[in-house]
Amino acid sequence: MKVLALTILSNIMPKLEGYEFWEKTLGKPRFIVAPMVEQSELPWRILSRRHKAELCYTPMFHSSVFTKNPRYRKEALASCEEDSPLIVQFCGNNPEVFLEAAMLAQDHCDAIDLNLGCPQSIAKRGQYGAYLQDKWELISQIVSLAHEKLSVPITCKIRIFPSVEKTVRYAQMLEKAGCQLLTVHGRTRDMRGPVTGMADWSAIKAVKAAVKIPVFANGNIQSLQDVHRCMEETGVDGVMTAEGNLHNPALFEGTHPKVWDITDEYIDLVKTYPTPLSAVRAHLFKILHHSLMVHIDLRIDLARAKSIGDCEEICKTLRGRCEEDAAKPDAPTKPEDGKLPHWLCQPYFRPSPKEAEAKRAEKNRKRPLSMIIDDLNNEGLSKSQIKKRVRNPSVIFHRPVRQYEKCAKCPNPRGLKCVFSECRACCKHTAHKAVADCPGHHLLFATKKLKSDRWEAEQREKGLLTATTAAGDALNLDTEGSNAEQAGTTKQLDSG
Ligand SMILES: Cc1cc2nc3c(=O)[nH]c(=O)nc-3n(C[C@H](O)[C@H](O)[C@H](O)COP(=O)(O)O)c2cc1C
Repeated sequence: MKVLALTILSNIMPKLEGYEFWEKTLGKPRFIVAPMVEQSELPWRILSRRHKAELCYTPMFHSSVFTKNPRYRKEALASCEEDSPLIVQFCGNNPEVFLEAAMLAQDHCDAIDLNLGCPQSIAKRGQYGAYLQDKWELISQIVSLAHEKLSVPITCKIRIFPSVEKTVRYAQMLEKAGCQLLTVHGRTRDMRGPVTGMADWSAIKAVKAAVKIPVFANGNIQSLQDVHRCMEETGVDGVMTAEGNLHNPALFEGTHPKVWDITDEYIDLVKTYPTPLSAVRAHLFKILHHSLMVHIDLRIDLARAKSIGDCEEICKTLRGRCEEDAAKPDAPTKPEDGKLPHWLCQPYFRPSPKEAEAKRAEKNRKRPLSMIIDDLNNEGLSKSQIKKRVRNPSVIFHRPVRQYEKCAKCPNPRGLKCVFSECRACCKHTAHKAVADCPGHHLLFATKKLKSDRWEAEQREKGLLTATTAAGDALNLDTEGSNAEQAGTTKQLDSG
């Protein structure tokens, strides 16, 4: 229904641009939920919208996979009436492929966004996201082709450069190529993981002043106060949040709901709109972050949860415990040291890069990094092994190799039960030559010889054996013996 309406509208209405698009199509949104891989999926978007989010982005999808894989496409485009307005985000580095993916999605959304901000190593390998930052010509081609051919506007999400002046030129280049709305994440490509640090709103302010299209600010938004402060300081048209929204989806309402109310609401939505367990678990970890720091056993249970039912059970148990904590006479009723009681949705403040480094040093018993590296060098570790060991001191690289005893005649491992302390091939040779048995290798030359001698004697006593037949039969017996032996070996191999 929604798709049909969008298709008809796009056929009869001219494509809106810039502020007209932001105002009429999107409804002047100021509170925006960021694109988040595995996290801004349909149930989460609905939950956020029910708590005052005014515009949502899908997670980033890979344009090339999107064009080739119908199942990926179907899952990516899962939406409903309530899920509007919506922007679908893609990454990619080929203008035609990006356009093809965008064309397949344009009837399901209000705009298509180009991800120019992903700083992960997978983006580096695939040469997309923030790693296109240095290829302005290519970016310009992707945006201008999409602007020319799509029935919906093309928007972009960027990271800043260390230089404000270069960031401004970058934004102007995108505007010129046809970008109709720009989200600026106020961190550089290198600011990620433990060195994420604070976003620079002054760069966002400079971009906003230099372009004529609507601009959203992104970074450092953990509360409604931050939203207002950011809009005032930068003059942007809307504010986008990712981590703040994951920890408190009611951020735009300016409230701090009880964690169990939010988990119950989310799980109900997941039951209506099927969602991968990994995404559900990741959401629960974020919402319940502070409570799970207190009830650590449930944290472990949640990590091991195998179904949505398991997650629901864990949330129920946690609710019981949180309600007990809240009913205690000494339970806090207002923030202490700026922190709310753990059972209320609230932001998580990452340690600053300096604090993260100090924590790592503490873990390594406060020894300077150079000393640790020297020690690790002495262990004969490679550069990448040293890096891994610094990050995780308990990682083991050299697992002890099991030592095998060698065969008495060759470098192969000896059979552990061999009477000659040899490998099977050597043992067979030795035992045959000596007409001996090696039960360890199932070689029974002596036993067989004895049996054959006995049989020969019996036959001779009965007068049934002449010298020639004895020789012939003995020959047959030998063959039978070796066949039986071969069969034994095959059986051994099969069972092995
Ligand atoms: C779990 C997670 C997934 C993300 N996935 C995407 C993505 O698919 N596309 C994108 O442009 N940014 C993605 N980001 C980056 C956010 O959109 C946002 O730019 C960044 O987290 C900074 O905003 P914040 O300070 O509010 O967290 C992701 C962030 C998180 C935490």
